Amino acid sequence: MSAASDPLLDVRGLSLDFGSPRGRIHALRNVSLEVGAGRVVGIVGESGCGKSTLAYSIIGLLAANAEVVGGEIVFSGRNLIGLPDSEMRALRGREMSMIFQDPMTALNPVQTIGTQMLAIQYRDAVPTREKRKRAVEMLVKVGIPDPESRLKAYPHQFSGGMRQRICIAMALLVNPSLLIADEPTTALDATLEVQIVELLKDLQKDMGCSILFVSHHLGTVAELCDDVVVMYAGEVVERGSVRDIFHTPSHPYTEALLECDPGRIREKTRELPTIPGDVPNLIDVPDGCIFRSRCPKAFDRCVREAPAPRRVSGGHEASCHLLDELAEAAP
Ligand SMILES: Nc1ncnc2c1ncn2[C@@H]1O[C@H](COP(=O)(O)OP(=O)(O)OP(=O)(O)O)[C@@H](O)[C@H]1O
Ligand code: NI
Repeated sequence: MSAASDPLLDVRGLSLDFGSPRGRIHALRNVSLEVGAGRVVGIVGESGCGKSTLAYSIIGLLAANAEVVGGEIVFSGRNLIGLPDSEMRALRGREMSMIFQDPMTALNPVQTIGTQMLAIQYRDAVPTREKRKRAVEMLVKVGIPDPESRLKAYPHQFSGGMRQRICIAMALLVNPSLLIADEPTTALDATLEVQIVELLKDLQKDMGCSILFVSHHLGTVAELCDDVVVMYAGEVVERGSVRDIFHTPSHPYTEALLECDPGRIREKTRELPTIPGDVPNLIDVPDGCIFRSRCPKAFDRCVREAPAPRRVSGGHEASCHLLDELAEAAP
């Protein structure tokens, strides 16, 4: 049993490799993060930094060539690493659910929405008419007009935005304590993105679940999240509250991401961050700081030694040697 103050989700030092013909890809290295009950936590970072891998490892939907090589994923006081498939499946049907970038990942194209929304409630020992009622109520909550008759429609009969709303409804029908969202708005245009984010915000308040929200869009994260985890090349380089990350970014990578996003906090931007240089090879991970080859502030120590997470303030921490230098330079 966990104490009341323990976070709902506590990822501790998670390391994960993918097997590949060219060697092992060290896709996650010593990743730690916490999601408190009722908190909305954003994961940001460029493409290929391991955001989806982290999300999938938590919900237990990793590719067959993935291997967890270290660490723990503690959810409601229980380590999920090594849990039998049947238990993970039960967990996904009750305590955790996920929404994806492409709603068709989650929807079956040859079944009606109604059939799928009833099927997802298979664990609940209530009559079908009750399940149908719940499905209708959930469609109302996510803003699907005329839900009764829409239950008879197939996924292709909805627009992309409506399909994502349906996926949200399905994910929330299991009444999860943790909803994982992997770039759920990336495939949508800016107006629809705003609508979906507003919807998630309202539903989160209404249902009280925690959300782990993976996104490229810093503006969206600022809008929706309480806390932010910044990932670079398979590592967490900084984490803190939205305020910490957007007002006092303390890792040069976070600063670079913010500079690439002219919208900063208020305005929405569709631009993906472009920082000069490339994410390092994850097969032969270089020594020293993982960001040093692209860091405008790198110095000799960054080549020799990988920085450990250092506390900036409260729950705000960053892995950068500059924080030590600043502390030493301070009077
Ligand atoms: N099944 C797999 N086999 C081998 N390598 C993989 C596999 N899945 C992901 N990777 C690699 O792991 C790294 C992290 O990928 P991941 O998809 O988690 O990144 P991401 O941050 O979600 O990127 P994006 O923003 O593009 O979705 C990348 O180098 C990717 O190529
Ligand atoms: Ni991804």
